[in-house]
Amino acid sequence: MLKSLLLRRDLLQPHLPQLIGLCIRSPIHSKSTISRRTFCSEMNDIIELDAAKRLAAETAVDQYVTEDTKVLGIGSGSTIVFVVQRLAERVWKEGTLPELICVPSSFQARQLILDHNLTLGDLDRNYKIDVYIDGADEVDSSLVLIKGGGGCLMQEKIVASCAKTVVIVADYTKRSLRLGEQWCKGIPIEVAPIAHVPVKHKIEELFGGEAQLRIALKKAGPIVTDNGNFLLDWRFVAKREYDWDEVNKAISMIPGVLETGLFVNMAHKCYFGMANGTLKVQSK
Ligand SMILES: O=C(CO)[C@H](O)[C@H](O)COP(=O)(O)O
Repeated sequence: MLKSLLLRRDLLQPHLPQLIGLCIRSPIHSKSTISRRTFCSEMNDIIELDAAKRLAAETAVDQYVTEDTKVLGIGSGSTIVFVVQRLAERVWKEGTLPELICVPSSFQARQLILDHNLTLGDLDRNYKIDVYIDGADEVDSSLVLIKGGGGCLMQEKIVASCAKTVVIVADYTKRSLRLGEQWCKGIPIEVAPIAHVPVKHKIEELFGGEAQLRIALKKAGPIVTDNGNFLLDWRFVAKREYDWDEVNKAISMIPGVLETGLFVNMAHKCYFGMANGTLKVQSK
């Protein structure tokens, strides 16, 4: 099992940092702290999740990006990498999308577009977007989304708001009946640096829970977004009934709040890649 996993270099390549972490604790290393079984099962989870993301991403591209699609919005995160790879295949190998312009929603998305030699657009010239494809951290049964786990929610929401159709691609770990069932890191909220303390207290007074400043892992101090702002992660009260449209509007009105990671009435369709290799589709 271990040997056959290690031979799948194509699947392992994108996960080298996680693998190195695993190997440090693994049976391959002399100071082993996890069993061979745990190692294989963690590796399998990573591969299974990637297969689910890829399936959702490739299906969305093949069903929603046609020769009539002139401008495509590109979301951010790990699932989007598979979207861009499939687009590049369609443009460069199959030659089916000769005029496609891609509008990025983050620094990462811009880099992906450039790395795959796709045509880079921007909202100044391409403010009418045919289709926007993005990932999500959680999707509830009404297609309300939590986004911004990767910190790109503000540009993502702006680009999504310019699109006729918004398509979400996700793996099975993102699928919920109610928000908070799967994603427990809270709703990301982009704030002006000067306002992070008052905004935190106002959100907690209005809606309970706890809003925490997101701290960087490889830099001292807070994460700074692509727009030069800070992020609060609001862990709401999981058992409380929230009207997400109202919550989103109320939080957006607090001075210093620049955008919330609650996407209400924005997504039209969500493709979920499932653990058993099938696809689930959820529509508005
Ligand atoms: O909102 C996002 C980034 O701000 C991402 O779309 C979201 O975090 C999902 O990412 P992934 O595809 O890596 O699970």
